[in-house]
Amino acid sequence: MRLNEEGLKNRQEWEAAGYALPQYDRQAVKKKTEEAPFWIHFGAGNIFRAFQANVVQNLLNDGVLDRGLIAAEGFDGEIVEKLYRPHDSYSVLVTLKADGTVEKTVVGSVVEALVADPAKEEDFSRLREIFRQPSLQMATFTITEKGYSLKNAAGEYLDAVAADMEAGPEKPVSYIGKVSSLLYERFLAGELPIAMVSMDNCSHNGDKLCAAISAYAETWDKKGLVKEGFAAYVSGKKVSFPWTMIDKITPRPDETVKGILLNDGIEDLDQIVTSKKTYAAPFVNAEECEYLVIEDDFPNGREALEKGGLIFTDRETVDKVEKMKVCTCLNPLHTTLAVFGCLLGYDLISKEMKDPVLKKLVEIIGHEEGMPVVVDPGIIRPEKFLDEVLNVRIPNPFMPDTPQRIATDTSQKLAIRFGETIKAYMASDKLDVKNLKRIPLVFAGWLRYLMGINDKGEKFELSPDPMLPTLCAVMEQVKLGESFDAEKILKPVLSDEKIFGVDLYKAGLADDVIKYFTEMNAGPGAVEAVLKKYTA
Ligand SMILES: NC(=O)c1ccc[n+]([C@@H]2O[C@H](COP(=O)([O-])OP(=O)(O)OC[C@H]3O[C@@H](n4cnc5c(N)ncnc54)[C@H](O)[C@@H]3O)[C@@H](O)[C@H]2O)c1
Ligand SMILES: O=P(O)(O)OC[C@@H](O)[C@@H](O)[C@H](O)[C@H](O)CO
Repeated sequence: MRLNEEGLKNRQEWEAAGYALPQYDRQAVKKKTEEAPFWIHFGAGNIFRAFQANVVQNLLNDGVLDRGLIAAEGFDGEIVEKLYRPHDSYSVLVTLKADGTVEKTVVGSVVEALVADPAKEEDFSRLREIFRQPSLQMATFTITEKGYSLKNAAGEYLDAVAADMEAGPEKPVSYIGKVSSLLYERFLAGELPIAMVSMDNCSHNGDKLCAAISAYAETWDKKGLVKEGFAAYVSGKKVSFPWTMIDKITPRPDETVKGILLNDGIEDLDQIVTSKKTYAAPFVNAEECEYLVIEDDFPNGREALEKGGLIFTDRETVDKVEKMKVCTCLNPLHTTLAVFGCLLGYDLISKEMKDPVLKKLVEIIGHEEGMPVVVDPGIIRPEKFLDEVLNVRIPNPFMPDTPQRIATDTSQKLAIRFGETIKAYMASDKLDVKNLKRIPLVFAGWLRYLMGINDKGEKFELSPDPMLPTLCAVMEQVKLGESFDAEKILKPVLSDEKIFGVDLYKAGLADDVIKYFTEMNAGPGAVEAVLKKYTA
């Protein structure tokens, strides 16, 4: 059984092996999509294939849609070249349910995959053509939080960004430069309307995308590198940047899941780790639970995607749902388990939830420290959501999610995942920020993690993070089991608002972080001992 157009002609064989297949005429869908695309997605990674692509597949199956998705990859072209193209853009979605059952679906709703890079001329000119189409309603993005950053830690534009700002929209190299250049194409085509929709896990994600694109539009406008009016078009009513909240735990492709598919007789399932460290395979594995809440602001209209389970609402509600999930009920718990999981040698999040201390720690962070500042969004009940996360989703033993995946880019996530709670305590006249004890414990754990030495005293590989060079250089000055000058070494990190969302000294939490870190640094076994001591 081969996962491509040819291999899927033998439908019976696939169905007999338990696979749900596309129930639509894919060639007809492909033709219609080429002629009148409505949805292009940037960031052809795992979540897109497990979530958005499957929603569109269901809507095609039900006859709600007659056009599919176009995937664009502007960071890691290998995903398209080594994965999408050999498989004619098909994926197998393996849904791992908490009761141990597995659902296998061949997803065919992505009908075109393109490398968003002017160096790939054919692909980029097709992208320009897509952006000129009046039918295009939305461009969506899952390009990670760092995908929207234009500046380095020193606050200077990254080299590729600075070069694109100077050169204009002709041959962009930076990610958002490419996106801005395509949007300029749409402007030239008659100032056509579009929704530019970030679906990344960052607070007010629409504003992040808007700020990044606007920086290019304004600079190009000012320098006379674009036709007058481009910046006004980007900031005007024809281009919207809705806020969203996305939720579906989608781990990297897992060997056990691959084994299930190999057993069924599918060939060519090899996982690739690209030179840019994307983990991808012809299949994706994910949990069943999913939420995608979107601010309903689509200047060019939209399809009835609510029929596929997406929730359209107002900005205020998205904000509340997003804060509930990203700042309290899911992602902070994930980051806690990621940091301590790496230090304590775990390779599965679900196994960590069997450790009573770690389980208690995330329960306290969720229920006691985070929950008091959560505002009920009305459409999803926070207590119910948190209970499901703690009792069903993260302990799901069938989910191959790892602390190492979640530890990726932690420096970019702490401000959102914990900083918002700290700020809310600081702003409250009822709550005392000094009562936050486990959040500082996580920060201390992260500093200990950055030493790259686990709780047994052995070296381990840190997950990728754009700030590792700076942060590791700081933490190298601390040696396990030795005393150190906290004021001199840790103060620059702990006072960095960009990392924590607040200056931890001004918040009054730095002393606790230093105390916990000092105890965790006492020697091998100290992390486990500290967790036990403070997680009563
Ligand atoms: N995996 C999940 O459980 C999950 C759930 C909800 C939301 N998300 C969001 O989706 C994002 C992607 O997750 P995924 O599972 O697809 O990861 P993935 O590793 O499978 O794919 C990452 C995608 O982001 C791109 N990318 C990586 N670094 C980039 C950079 N510096 N600039 C631009 N693009 C870059 C990659 O090329 C790829 O398309 C996450 O960062 C998160 O914001 C993920
Ligand atoms: O995707 P990231 O890197 O922002 O964070 C890692 C995980 O916490 C995240 O992917 C969750 O699995 C997801 O937010 C669940 O909806």
